[in-house]
Amino acid sequence: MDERVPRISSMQKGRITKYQPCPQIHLPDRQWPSRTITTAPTWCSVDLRDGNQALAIPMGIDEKLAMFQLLVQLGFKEIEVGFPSASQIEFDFIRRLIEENHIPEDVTIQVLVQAREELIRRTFESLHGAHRAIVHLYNSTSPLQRRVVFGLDKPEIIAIATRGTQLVKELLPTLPGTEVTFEYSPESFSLTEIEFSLEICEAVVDVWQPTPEHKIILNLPATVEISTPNVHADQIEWFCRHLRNRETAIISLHTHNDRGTGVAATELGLLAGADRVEGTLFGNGERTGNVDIVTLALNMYTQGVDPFLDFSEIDAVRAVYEKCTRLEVPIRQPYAGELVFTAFSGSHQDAINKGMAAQDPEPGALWQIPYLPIDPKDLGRSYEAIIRINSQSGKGGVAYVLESEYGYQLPKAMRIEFGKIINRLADETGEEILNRQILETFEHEYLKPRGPFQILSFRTVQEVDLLNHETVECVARVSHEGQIHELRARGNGPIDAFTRALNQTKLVQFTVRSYSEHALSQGAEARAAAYIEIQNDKGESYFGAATETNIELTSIKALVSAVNRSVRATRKETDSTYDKISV
Ligand SMILES: CC(=O)SCCNC(=O)CCNC(=O)[C@H](O)C(C)(C)COP(=O)(O)OP(=O)(O)OC[C@H]1O[C@@H](n2cnc3c(N)ncnc32)[C@H](O)[C@@H]1OP(=O)(O)O
Ligand SMILES: CC(C)C(=O)C(=O)O
Repeated sequence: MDERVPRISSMQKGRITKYQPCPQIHLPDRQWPSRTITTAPTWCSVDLRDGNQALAIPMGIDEKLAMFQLLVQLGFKEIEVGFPSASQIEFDFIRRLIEENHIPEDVTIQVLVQAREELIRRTFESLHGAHRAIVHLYNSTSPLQRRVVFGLDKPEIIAIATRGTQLVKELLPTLPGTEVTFEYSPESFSLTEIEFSLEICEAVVDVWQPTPEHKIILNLPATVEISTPNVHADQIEWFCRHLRNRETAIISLHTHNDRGTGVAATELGLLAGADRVEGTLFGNGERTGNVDIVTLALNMYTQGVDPFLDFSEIDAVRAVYEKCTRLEVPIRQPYAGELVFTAFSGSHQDAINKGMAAQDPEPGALWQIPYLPIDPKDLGRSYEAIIRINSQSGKGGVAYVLESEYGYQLPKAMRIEFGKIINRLADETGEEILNRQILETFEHEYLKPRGPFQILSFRTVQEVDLLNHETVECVARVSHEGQIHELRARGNGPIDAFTRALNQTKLVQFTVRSYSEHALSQGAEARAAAYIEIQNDKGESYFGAATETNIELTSIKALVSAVNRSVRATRKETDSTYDKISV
């Protein structure tokens, strides 16, 4: 360590006394570990409130409106639109939603308020004319907040909640045309003694008097995430099991991500009996954020559960979110990040390539692609960026790009040869090799005439003898380093005849080891691609390739391509031609 840097040692070592583990819940017969999620919860977006209150520059009215419209399009039926008593902007936004009829019939807006009289009254004023609304009241309940924020004991904290609830009840007649649902949050639930959370919620329930038809929402927030997700699940299951008249309450989760496990905590909370989830798109929110509803919903989708939220255009969702919040979705963000469907490493690419080839293309067929838990097309993403090439990549990835982007189906052995060429290129440049560069390298290496042999003319004559044996005679003009050679030879086909003709010149000696061809396009002007592997007199193999509309000429050109590559390699001409390729 540099001696000039002052040593700032703040982390305790050895026995840590500064922090303590969160208390466990005694629930030896917990049920949640053996359950699975089979239906989506009721989703409530809190982007416009909890998300918004965490932005350095909160959204303005137009941005809030754009975000609201996006949330509606995605399928949210409950949307916390703000904290109307907090500021004029918040108040005016809610008025605009109501007065300009932006709220669809099946969507309920939700507003948050502290349990304070003047704030509750102002909140009710903001809701005039709404068809339906959820009034969400909260006060903090944890021992720390009771002591340092309120300086009050438990009964006094309960009194804040019940007085607030009573006032909400009394104000209901001031909203004659509005169907009001009441939500109560013992804020900092995750840090509150579980028995006290239950006590305060039941006190609120006693005031509100919910019924199975008109339930109360009890929202149990992990305002700060302080435990492993199993403890959160125990808290929720314990609460659900002990709550009186459970059928009159909707149990709602509201997790944050301080330990990075907001999604896991929410999923386990659902297993533990919760019915509803509050969260934000991409996990915006205080500190490390609220739970990310996109991830939660798509996690369900990839387990075969319809989330009833539609992320078919994930890039568009991201764009609106980034514009409204001025935040960026990280490139590794589950499902939505730029790189989450991209493989750079060889073995992943190989497996994806094989998986793609084996995948049943029927819509709705079981998705079985290694390394890709979801079909990118379900989210409006293309397959284009699945495989990207750098020095970590292998032949499978390179072959995938050539086939999926440009239609070239390289034979297996040729993939090894061309993969090495691209790998060398990536090593030399130290950079990602773009699809276009792969194509240009392929064309330069195999398709462009580069000598020393050049074919000037070629024709064949087919002969059938009396015993019905077919032979082909080829007549060709070939130039080799400025000299013209007239060639003629007979074989069992054009490739065989031309191979004999070239060998007769004594300029080269080789045999053909493999040949394959396929159509590149359809129609009258259809082009074919041919690939030929030869073995030279040193026993070395080289591939050649060509594309033409005439299949016979394609194979002959592919042969010349292979022969030229073999000769150039023998002359120790390097095939690393990156500098000659336009990039
Ligand atoms: C975890 C969460 O996300 S909770 C939501 C948090 N969101 C926000 O706070 C954003 C909007 N808030 C605001 O704009 C402001 O805080 C307002 C308008 C609501 C209130 O403003 P002010 O009264 O000026 O300030 P402030 O919030 O600091 O008030 C603190 C007082 O309220 C009390 N208080 C805080 N929360 C509550 C509550 N939920 N119920 C009752 N009283 C509360 C505090 O004890 C404190 O009382 P004291 O003055 O006697 O010490
Ligand atoms: C008001 C409550 C629900 C909240 O936002 C939180 O606890 O994070």
